[in-house]
Amino acid sequence: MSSAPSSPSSIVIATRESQLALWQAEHVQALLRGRGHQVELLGMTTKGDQILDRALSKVGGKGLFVKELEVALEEGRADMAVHSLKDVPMELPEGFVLACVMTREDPRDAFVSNRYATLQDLPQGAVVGTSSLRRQALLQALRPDLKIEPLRGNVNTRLRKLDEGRYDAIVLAAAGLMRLGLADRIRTKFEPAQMLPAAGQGALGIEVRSSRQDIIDALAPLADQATWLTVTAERAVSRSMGGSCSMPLAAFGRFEGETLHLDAAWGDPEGKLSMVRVQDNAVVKDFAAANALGERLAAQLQAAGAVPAVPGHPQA
Ligand SMILES: NCc1[nH]cc(CCC(=O)O)c1CC(=O)O
Repeated sequence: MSSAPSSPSSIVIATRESQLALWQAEHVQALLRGRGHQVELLGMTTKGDQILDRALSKVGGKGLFVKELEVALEEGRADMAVHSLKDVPMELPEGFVLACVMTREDPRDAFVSNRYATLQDLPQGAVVGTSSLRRQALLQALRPDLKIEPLRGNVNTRLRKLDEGRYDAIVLAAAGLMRLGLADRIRTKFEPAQMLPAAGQGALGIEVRSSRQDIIDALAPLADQATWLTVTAERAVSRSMGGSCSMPLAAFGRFEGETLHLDAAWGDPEGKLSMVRVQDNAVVKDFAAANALGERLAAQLQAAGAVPAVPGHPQA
């Protein structure tokens, strides 16, 4: 066992108890163990896990899936929390930092159905399940005839509701299905140009207290710099728009060489205006450049008609 003075003797990972969250925490646990650390998990239930009867956009409040984990970090019951980056608010509370962003799984959305192979194959007026305002807005842009019905719960719950026949198809992140060994449920993956992913989709982020330099150092070898820069730009779009789960907003970046190509789409929360889409690119070698590109794209969204949410005024 390592005995360097600054190396933590034993690390505790706070995690939600959904199968996907546990997979993610165990993944980080295995990587840290591989580097000689002793690592245990602390499972907990969050508000976002408890409220299953309402759309998250109606429950309101940011960070429904992360608050309880942060309390555990604050109280010293755990040293880090592993999150799906998509669920992490753009601004972390004072005293917390994102210490690590890891290699991204497939960022695309997946079309899942027991009867139809693609979105195009769905009959007129078919019922598609999703509670994501982003997916809803993008689906309606592709197929205005579809009937979108709410669908909450963890990945397995959503698949069960599909199998019970309540929907003709559902849309889920490919990453979650692949991590859970459920890739065979994916009928097609949407190309980002059609169904632009959410900021951070498919990436894992690890949150720690900013005072824990020992944990930050232990996590440094797990980081993927290109992914981190990409999601930084995506999250800058979202932060500049005051984005939350009550705003239909997509942001997706990919590197070609040192050039980061960034796309964003915005829909008005009432679904009355047609979606606004913009794209831009820049050479990105550091976080400042990634943030600048994201902020520039958010300004372009607004110039094209997108309306940012006013901070401190959560939308109804
Ligand atoms: N909002 C729930 C959530 N958070 C992260 C994922 C999937 C995995 C990921 O994006 O990393 C999911 C499920 C889904 O959107 O289908």
